[in-house]
Amino acid sequence: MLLSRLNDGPEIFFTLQGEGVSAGLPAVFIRAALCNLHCRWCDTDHTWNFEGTPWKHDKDADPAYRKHRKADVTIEVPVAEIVARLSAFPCRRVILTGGEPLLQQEAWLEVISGLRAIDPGYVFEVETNGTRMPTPEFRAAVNQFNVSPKLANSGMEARTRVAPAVLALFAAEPKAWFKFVARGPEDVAEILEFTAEHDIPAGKVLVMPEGRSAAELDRHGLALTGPCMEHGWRFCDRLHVRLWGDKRGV
Ligand SMILES: C[S@@+](CC[C@H](N)C(=O)[O-])C[C@H]1O[C@@H](n2cnc3c(N)ncnc32)[C@H](O)[C@@H]1O
Ligand SMILES: Nc1nc2[nH]cc(C(=O)O)c2c(=O)[nH]1
Ligand code: SF4
Ligand SMILES: [Mg+2]
Repeated sequence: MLLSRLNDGPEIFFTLQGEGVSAGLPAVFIRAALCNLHCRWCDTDHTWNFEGTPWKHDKDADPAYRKHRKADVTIEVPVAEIVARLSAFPCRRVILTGGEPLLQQEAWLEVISGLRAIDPGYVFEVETNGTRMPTPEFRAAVNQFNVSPKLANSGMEARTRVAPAVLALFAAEPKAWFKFVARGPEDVAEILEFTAEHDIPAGKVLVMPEGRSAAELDRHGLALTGPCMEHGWRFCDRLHVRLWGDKRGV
């Protein structure tokens, strides 16, 4: 399986879930490499922003991003080793993220069944951009989907970042939540339109400020509190950014 590399090994780390309805819970994260999107503000661009990869952005791609040598930031890890590394942690909540984890569902299924053979009590969350259809087996195996569809603020064209059939599946999936990254009023209008178009009930919607620092989270977040109260959306912060800043492996 192609994973994100942290120091000399796979990006696997024990922390607190920083986002979503399970924010604050201790969890073991494992980060896959590769993503099919290139969000302008992505705080994890080392999973996809490789030398030789053209931007899928519109023209004003953020010059702040430097490209990474793929061999420096990814690592191929056998499933058996992934199972061994994850099962070494006492924590039985595991969060599959990336990059876009649904690009490697077969391998994840082997990891999940390997861990559940050790302890049936494992709980799996998945962080996904909502553009890739989960297989029936993957959908059944995962306990919680944190689906984060991308808005225009990502710099991605709608036809790249919006997959109606995938969204329809997750909108009807009791295990799925929808987490929108927003900055202000223009995003609020888009979330209203988006959730109406894709039949996403307000009770499944979380709105999370875009930001890689407490200052950015405050600036964007304060503007979103009113709309969340008005529309019945759950406001979601980024605990890990507040606690530890924009660092990898936290
Ligand atoms: C790095 S992504 C990986 C999973 C998947 N590709 C996705 O986008 O959901 C994990 C989460 O971080 C969020 N994220 C990434 N960069 C962010 C930023 N600068 N501000 C707020 N959220 C961000 C994404 O929207 C997503 O909810
Ligand atoms: N603590 C912590 N919580 C998170 N929730 C979603 C994350 C992600 O990168 O998918 C993430 C992360 O990178 N760290
Ligand atoms: S979909 Fe997720 S990992 Fe991919 S670029 Fe956007 S935020 Fe980053
Ligand atoms: Mg993160």
